[in-house]
Amino acid sequence: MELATVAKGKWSQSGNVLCIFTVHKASPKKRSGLSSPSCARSVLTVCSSAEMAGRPGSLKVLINPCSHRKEAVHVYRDHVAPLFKMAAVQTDITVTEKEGHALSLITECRLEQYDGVVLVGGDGSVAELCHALVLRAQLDTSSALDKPTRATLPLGIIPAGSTDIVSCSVHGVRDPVTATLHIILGHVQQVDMCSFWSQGRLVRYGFSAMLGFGGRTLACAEKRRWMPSAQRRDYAVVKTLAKLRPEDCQLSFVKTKKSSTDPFREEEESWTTTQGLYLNISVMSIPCLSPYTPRGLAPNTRLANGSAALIAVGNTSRTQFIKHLKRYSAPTGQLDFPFVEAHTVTAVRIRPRALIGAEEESEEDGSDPAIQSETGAFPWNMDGELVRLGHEVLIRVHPRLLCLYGQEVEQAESTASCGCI
Ligand SMILES: Nc1ncnc2c1ncn2[C@@H]1O[C@H](COP(=O)(O)OP(=O)(O)OP(=O)(O)O)[C@@H](O)[C@H]1O
Repeated sequence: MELATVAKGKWSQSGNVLCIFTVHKASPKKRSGLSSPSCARSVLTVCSSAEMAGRPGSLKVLINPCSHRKEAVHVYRDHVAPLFKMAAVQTDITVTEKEGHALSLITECRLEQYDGVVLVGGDGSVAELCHALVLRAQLDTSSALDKPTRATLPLGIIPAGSTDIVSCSVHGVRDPVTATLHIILGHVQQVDMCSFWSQGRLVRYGFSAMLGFGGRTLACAEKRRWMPSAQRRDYAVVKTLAKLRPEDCQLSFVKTKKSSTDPFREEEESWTTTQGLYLNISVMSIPCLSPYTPRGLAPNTRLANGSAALIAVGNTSRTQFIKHLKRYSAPTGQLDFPFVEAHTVTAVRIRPRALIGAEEESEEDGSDPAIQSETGAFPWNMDGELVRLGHEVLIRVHPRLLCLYGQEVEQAESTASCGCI
């Protein structure tokens, strides 16, 4: 279906543009094809004739040249820059030089000259930038780290990674033109975020954390950075499945109160604690859609419902666990297994049992168990980044902490399948 034709068809007398729906439907199976500036020109021509509030005039653009297949610069130049030019959006571009560059830039630059920030990169870069935007708001307002202030500028994500979970969660597709049109049209979606804590210290702000299978798979993949990403992911999944073992954990959580979506208030918190063997525990403040998991890794949460999904997969056979993993590509029933526990929560505390003795000892003699023993650190997958932590982890949900260009979507376009299981 031609994008131009549909866009005209959806233009209403009242001036409401419904072309984001249009773009989603007409998106190509691959990044090329319809993802060309010429296809989007008529959408922009129609839209630019209308006065629309919230359209950005000036953007700070960050490009990670090393993301995935090192295509980010080309993606920007070929698919994004021409559209910004057509829409008369001013851009100030930085190509990042190393890990941490985006974080230092955002915490130091004069943000008030921009209407939004745009990132071209994968989930690792997205995580760094989201953390940076919240941290910057924190610094500007001198607010406490556990009561973070909302980021002042919205973030637009042009997908150029291998999975692009955050981008998919607000666009439904991994398509640079769709992402760019959302930015140009000023479609802004609030999203909940989490803060991750260890030993009273902030680890980072982000959207998701996994311990167990998710953490170990990532640790295994990170050792093989030289492999192409799809092959690396498949290898790591198979290898971790072969060595599948549960973690003995103390899991505590605060269930969401139905009536309130306000940030947590300590006096109202009521913690539930369980103890058991878990193959995987994930906490996700957004649904985490991707082409591999069209309904998301957390189909039981929304982008801005003020809570996170806690999904704890108890000990079971390898066959049952694989069945559960495969169900993520199905339209329904992802969590319908007797060994899967799902809750809607505002806070979670996870304490692997192996740490309990060591932590109690260190409390007594003042030493650090993570330094004492390398094996005391557990691999966590935090927004696709490997973080090793040797202590209990506390996760708190912060409602609508950040705005992303895009909108809530029910499901992602499924263009890929994991052939390894
Ligand atoms: N010039 C650079 N060289 C090396 N690393 C960089 C550079 N610029 C940014 N980074 C870092 O690269 C890391 C990974 O980036 P990104 O997620 O975009 O790519 P990826 O890991 O290949 O993609 P995916 O996470 O989808 O697999 C980020 O943590 C970011 O800080």
